[in-house]
Amino acid sequence: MKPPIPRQTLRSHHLTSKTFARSFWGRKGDEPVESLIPQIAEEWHRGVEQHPDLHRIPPKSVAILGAGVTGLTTAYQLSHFSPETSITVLESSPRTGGWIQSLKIPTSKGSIIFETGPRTLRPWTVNGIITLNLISHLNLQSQILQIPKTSPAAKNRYIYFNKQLNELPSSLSGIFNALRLPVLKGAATSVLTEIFRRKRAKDVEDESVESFLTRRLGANLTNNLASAVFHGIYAGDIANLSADALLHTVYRNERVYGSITRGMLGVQEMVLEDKLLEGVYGSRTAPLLNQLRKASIYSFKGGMETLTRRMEEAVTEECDVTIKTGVTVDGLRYNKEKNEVEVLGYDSPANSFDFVISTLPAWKTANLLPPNTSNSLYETQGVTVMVVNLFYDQPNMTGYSGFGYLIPKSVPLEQNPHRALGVIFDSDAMPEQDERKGTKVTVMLGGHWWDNATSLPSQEDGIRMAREVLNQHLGITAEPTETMASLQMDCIPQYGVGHAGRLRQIHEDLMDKMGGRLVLAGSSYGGVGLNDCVRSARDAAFGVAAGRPMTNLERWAFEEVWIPKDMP
Ligand SMILES: C=Cc1c2[nH]c(c1C)Cc1[nH]c(c(CCC(=O)O)c1C)Cc1[nH]c(c(C)c1CCC(=O)O)Cc1[nH]c(c(C)c1C=C)C2
Repeated sequence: MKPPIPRQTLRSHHLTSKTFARSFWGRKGDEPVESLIPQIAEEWHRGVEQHPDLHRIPPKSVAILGAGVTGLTTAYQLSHFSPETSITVLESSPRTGGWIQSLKIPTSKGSIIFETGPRTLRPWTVNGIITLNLISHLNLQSQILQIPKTSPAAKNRYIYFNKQLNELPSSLSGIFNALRLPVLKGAATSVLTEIFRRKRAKDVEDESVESFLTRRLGANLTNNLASAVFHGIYAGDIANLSADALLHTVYRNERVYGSITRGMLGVQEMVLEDKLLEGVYGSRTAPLLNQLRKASIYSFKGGMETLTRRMEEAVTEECDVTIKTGVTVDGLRYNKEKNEVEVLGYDSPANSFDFVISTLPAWKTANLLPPNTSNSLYETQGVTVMVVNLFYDQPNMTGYSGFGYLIPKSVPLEQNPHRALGVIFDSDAMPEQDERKGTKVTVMLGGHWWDNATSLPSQEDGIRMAREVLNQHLGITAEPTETMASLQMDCIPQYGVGHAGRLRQIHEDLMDKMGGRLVLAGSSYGGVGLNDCVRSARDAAFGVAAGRPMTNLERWAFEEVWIPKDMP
């Protein structure tokens, strides 16, 4: 195996405005960047719309592959950053929206909404703020439904363990009661002694989440708690997922400060780019952030698809983007002489573009490229999840009030024979979304448990399995009034150990073989959440609008600069 390629030192350790500016805007200056952050943020702020970059060469034509949330956001942002560019979005399915789908089920007592993909968003992260900025631009503020931080749905999350639901602590005082729960056995000692554990060897760049957390916190907390949390985000197995990719700050803290606890007690730091984007988009989005100041999570009155539908309307009617659905792309070829990418297979034998932005999963993008362009693209694969929505006429059927519960990998097979990952209590999490009152839940099955499955359940099987899960865990035997099962094939990319190194390798390969004209965005690279996809779309659009050769994986290719979070 080839040794992982190191990050390039583009910016010096002691970052100056000169090194920073060279990497972003080509500015000159020698003051420490720390004193310039408000000015640089302001420059970015203006740059988001006006691109003061003197070297900007706006691309004449750009093709975007995929019309899911990443593809639509990329098209929307690019048409604003570079109005002169002709943008074509190519989508293989007949509909846009990708994994986001909110189905409105009409019934005699009013409609209900079944989400077959992501259903809520979290506002309080850098990427969350960027999504809110997009929502403001799309004028969707009045469509938002928010769940306050104080509501049970925001506070109560459960873990199924020892044949019962264990409520996780949501406050400091709650921690002391929770420590008595079987699922948190030994947790107090593990956490208090973490600071004394030896830090990892210098040459260890990455390891599995399981190996890292077991070293730091012991096997009980790792298998009974952490494995459940990672089921609830990645539907993945912590034995395979990368600590560096998924627990980036915490993993860095161990390297820099010697322990997770020391990192938490010290000065909180974040990556410089994130800090700048937080400043820029935070001030731009202030009214909506204020509207959501008490919110823990939010969605839309018509479900999550409100966002992608509105975006499709905006790009086609207000931004003059062409969306072609139901088209197949057979391949991508770089024409070095013309410095263009040819898209093979649709309309005519070849269509050339200044840039192609692929928002497809990494392995699908790899299949479009000439053999051996970048084999690392194949190494991120997705897991399949069956999403089963059930609606019952009776209220409060679950007997609990909260967001839902997750099932750790340590639960024996006989207590979870259908390999459920978790259950969302939708009617608690988003009570105002449905006209008809009752209990709505979603059971998620499979994920990594189905990695080597020779067959997958049918929709009828999925509904039967979900009902058995609810009976076994919550004693629900009633007949649901409405049901729906969706088998979401390869829907969540798994960031395996060595993920960051592979992204660096992909960056090098694509710069070399595709001339920096094939740009990547979407859930295969920097986060699987909806907010992460919006962020990757923004970054892709922002760079391409300036006409710079890029891959959108620069974040992994170049050295990171960390600065204190509370720097003004
Ligand atoms: C049981 C399976 C799953 C549940 N949700 C997902 C799966 C696979 C998918 C998912 N959940 C989250 C993300 C990432 C970010 C996003 O788009 O919002 C994804 C892809 C968010 C999330 N869900 C839970 C946690 C701890 C997080 C991370 C941050 C946060 O929002 O707090 C917990 C959780 N997920 C599910 C349940 C039942 C549950 C907790 C009780 C369902």
